[in-house]
Amino acid sequence: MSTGPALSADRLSKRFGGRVAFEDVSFEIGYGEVFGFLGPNGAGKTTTVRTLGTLLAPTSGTATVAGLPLTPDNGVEIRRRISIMPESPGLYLRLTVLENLRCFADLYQVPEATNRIDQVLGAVRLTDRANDPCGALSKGLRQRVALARALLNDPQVLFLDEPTSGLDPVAARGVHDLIDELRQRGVTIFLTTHRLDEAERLCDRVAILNTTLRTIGRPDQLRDELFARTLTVRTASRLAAPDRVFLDIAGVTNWHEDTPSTYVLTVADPALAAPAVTRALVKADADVLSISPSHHSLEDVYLELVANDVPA
Ligand SMILES: Nc1ncnc2c1ncn2[C@@H]1O[C@H](COP(=O)(O)OP(=O)(O)OP(=O)(O)O)[C@@H](O)[C@H]1O
Repeated sequence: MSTGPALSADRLSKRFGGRVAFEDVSFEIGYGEVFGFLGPNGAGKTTTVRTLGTLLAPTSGTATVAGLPLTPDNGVEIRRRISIMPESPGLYLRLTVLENLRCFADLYQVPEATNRIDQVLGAVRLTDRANDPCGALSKGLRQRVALARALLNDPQVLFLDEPTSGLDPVAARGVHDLIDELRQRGVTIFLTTHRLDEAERLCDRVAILNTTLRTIGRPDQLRDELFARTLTVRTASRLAAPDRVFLDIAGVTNWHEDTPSTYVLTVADPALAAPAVTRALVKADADVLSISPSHHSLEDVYLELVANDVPA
């Protein structure tokens, strides 16, 4: 396997006539990384996947996919190394799971197809449903057949476009477990999703797109960049002189009263500040109900970045 990035884009843009689908997008993704690609409806996520997947030509910019420059000449070899699982599975509903996989294995000219089909059926835990018609399967199971189909060519890079859209929590968890297993086998995964909990749980890094890239990084890093670290203190009754209690504590740089008797303290390091805050509150005779570090989720980061954007 090559040592460069598994996927990269440099100032990549795609326009349809006058309409900009995405613009000036740059990133690098390493082999084995699970990369989340988030953004509102119409942000350009699917178009980015289709462009990197060689289905659409970029309007400008450059990219590498599975280690190869994204050029028309490399299209066949890139498609050999990658797979795209689109949002709707695109299966023949009257054919069985096995017949579907045989059909696509023929189409992709998969070597030793029978063995490979057995492997992918096992990987998505559908061996015992191989002879069921796809039309008789639940949406969650069909999604697993689609994943099996995407794995037929043993891709280095797998694009998953909203793989859990419309699935119930148990079926979605099944797909998450499969993604975890693929990551452990070193497959690079480019995952578009609207589910921020899913991205937070599965992804090493995420990018937030709204036509242009708004941010990129590890979920915890993005939280730290966007939100001050705070401790929330709740007391049974309001403090008589909160300024005196809080501003004498080393590590507390600011405070405000959020709701009556709930104080939010800006701190450099919540773990270091919490014991000192506890001591100061005890000294001030406060009836402390709780002291807890703030928790900002990836959803908070997302909303902070895109909630005020003009809709695409
Ligand atoms: N073939 C096309 N021709 C013209 N415009 C297109 C085409 N495909 C996509 N677009 C436009 O490009 C923009 C980005 O669409 P895209 O489907 O990539 O967004 P998305 O982020 O995947 O959205 P969603 O989350 O709703 O799936 C939209 O304005 C869309 O209308």
